Amino acid sequence: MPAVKRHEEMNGMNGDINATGQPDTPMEVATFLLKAALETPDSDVAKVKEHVKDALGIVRGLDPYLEQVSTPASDVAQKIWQDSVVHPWSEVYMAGKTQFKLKKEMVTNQHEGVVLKMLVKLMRAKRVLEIGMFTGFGALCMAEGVPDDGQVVTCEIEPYLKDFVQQRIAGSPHGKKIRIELGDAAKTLKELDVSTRDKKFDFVFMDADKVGYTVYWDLLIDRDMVAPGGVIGIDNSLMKGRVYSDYNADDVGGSAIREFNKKVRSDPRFEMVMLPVRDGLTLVRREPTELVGDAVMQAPSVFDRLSLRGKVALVTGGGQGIGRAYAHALADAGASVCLIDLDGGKAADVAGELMKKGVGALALQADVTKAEDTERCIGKIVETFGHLDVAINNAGMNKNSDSIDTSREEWQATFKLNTESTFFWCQAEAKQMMKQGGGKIINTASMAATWVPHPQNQTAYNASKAAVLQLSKTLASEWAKKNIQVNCISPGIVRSALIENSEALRPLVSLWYEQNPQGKLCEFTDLQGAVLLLASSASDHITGINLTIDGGHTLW
Ligand SMILES: C[S@@+](CC[C@H](N)C(=O)[O-])C[C@H]1O[C@@H](n2cnc3c(N)ncnc32)[C@H](O)[C@@H]1O
Repeated sequence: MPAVKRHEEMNGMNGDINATGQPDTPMEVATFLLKAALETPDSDVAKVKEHVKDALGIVRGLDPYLEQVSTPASDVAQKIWQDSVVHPWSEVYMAGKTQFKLKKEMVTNQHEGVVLKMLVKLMRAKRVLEIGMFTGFGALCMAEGVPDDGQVVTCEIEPYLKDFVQQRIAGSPHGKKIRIELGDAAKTLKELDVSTRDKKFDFVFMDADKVGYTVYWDLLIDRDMVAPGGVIGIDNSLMKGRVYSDYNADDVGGSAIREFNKKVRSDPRFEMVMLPVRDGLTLVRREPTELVGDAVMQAPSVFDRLSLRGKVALVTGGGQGIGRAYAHALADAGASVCLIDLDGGKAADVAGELMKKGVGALALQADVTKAEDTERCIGKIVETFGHLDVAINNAGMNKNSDSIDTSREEWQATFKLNTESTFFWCQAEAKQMMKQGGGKIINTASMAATWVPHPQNQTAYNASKAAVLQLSKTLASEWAKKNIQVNCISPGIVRSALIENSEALRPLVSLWYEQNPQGKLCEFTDLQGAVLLLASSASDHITGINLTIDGGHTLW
């Protein structure tokens, strides 16, 4: 049967011609040299050889160079790769230990392994499916890219390979993330439980028998096995050039992949790009389904609504403790954050931490009880970032005293910081937010605003925080039509250095544990989900509430 003339099907596309008319890529230069060799008179064998030699240098140097300039695979992965290429596969087959004649070329090359790892990381993939595991090189590379609670499920038909892989991945801390499913991949794909979102796969790497690709593809799509936004990576999609050239064009694998590539390309539900990584790696993504229906169907994903990308936030008392934890939560969600603290050094330290997360951060030293500092800080934020979307008024103090002894100084200082400054910061923030069409204000109150902590006595604190609740509700009501939501977070007793370093409070800690239904105190990180919710557009209809986060402390 005559070979199919692939180039005739390619609308005259020719690798040696580009828009500039000059060879511009390694492949074009190699093509140019080979064409020159073909056009050289037969008599000039030396010239022909020179052109071929130059072309050879370009072509065969490519993959090693890609490997050389990329971060190498991990030591354990490299060892697996080495073992794969020296293993006596023919002897193993002759001894009847494998049903197919496995060969060293089946292993993914090292460059593709690190490309897979990078892809998995970029996608933040948690669940990966590999169809065709062989010696587990690709599986381990991908396992290194998923988080600790991620998983790589691999399908493999050869029982011999299960032991081979398990022995070797045991040496890697990522080996535990690999689950091997033995059997025909088509059967495994039919049986895998993908009934819920968390069981679907974020990335699928298809690399088993090429004739089976269509079957695997249909199962992946028909069973809805890929998570929304997930990607299917198809290996060997160039099939040694057979899919587009006349060289061995009627080979079974080549024909299968050529037809498969056409099938996927012609399906408008998918977006695909083929990358010339090793033997061709095609990435396929399902176009998002157009959502029709009511407001619930059409709403952006709630994860997107929790994002704070492009938002600017301030946190008073942001240099440590609760404020620092809030600032990190806002930064994790993508906001630029201004840390305001009496201790400018601490604010600067936290700003440094946030910048390492890749967000904008600004540290300002300020005494929040001073009107001029309030004005200065808001002005500086707007000057630096252009707007202010989220304000967390968190600076506060707590002094313990029996009411019978509480001094005027303690009372006034507590109210000045906890209540008065909270109000005037809200006022200054709202002025800016009104100019912008809205914003979010979150005030740190306390479970002590509604409940009397004991046995410690702290009347001024409790009363000052109760006032914060009422002022927040009032502002929420006054500014509701201005699209400013004002809410409170009321932490329970927070485990902190402040408590642990206080001689007076340390003896009370065990009592507080007993008072708490969960038997725990509040950790800074326990407060982060609440601040993200109240700072984001996911809470646009929430205003005037007090979210108590105390592990049930106030239930008893
Ligand atoms: C190209 S190798 C896979 C290479 C591997 N992904 C890597 O990273 O090195 C193909 C593998 O698919 C397996 N395989 C072939 N047909 C299969 C099938 N029907 N079901 C499951 N595995 C199959 C072969 O035994 C072989 O180990």
